Amino acid sequence: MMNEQILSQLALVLEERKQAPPESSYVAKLYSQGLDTILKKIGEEATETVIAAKDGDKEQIVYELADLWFHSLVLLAQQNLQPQDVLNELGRRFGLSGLAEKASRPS
Ligand SMILES: N=c1c2ncn([C@@H]3O[C@H](COP(=O)(O)OP(=O)(O)OP(=O)(O)O)[C@@H](O)[C@H]3O)c2ncn1[C@@H]1O[C@H](COP(=O)(O)O)[C@@H](O)[C@H]1O
Repeated sequence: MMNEQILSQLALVLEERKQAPPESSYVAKLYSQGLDTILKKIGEEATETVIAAKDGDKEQIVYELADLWFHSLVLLAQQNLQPQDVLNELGRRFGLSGLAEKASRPS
């Protein structure tokens, strides 16, 4: 799988899993368990990422961030959003100073 296509290809698989029976697939099982379970996984994977970084374990940081990104993609799909929506937002912010962007936010 080409790296630049992985988000969109994975999003297609996650969309297909909406039709799959829960016992046939990890993603289908997550959907059937619902939003709170997906959010709990995101919280767990974020915490595991923090621990890996505090431990200074680069390999583990990448592993845990992959889990975090994956479960974030499951959340996007569950909410009928696309990875492209997040990429578009990052694109919109590109080149805009974080300080200027923060100052322009509605209070
Ligand atoms: N990229 C992933 C991926 N990354 C992580 N995981 C799963 O996410 C879970 C991570 O949770 P944990 O580390 O807490 O492990 P766990 O204790 O087994 O999890 P729980 O049972 O406690 O929820 C594991 O079950 C991993 O297998 C993933 N499962 C699926 N994918 C992709 O999604 C596609 C569809 O997967 P299925 O729906 O299973 O076919 C796959 O082909 C992959 O491309």
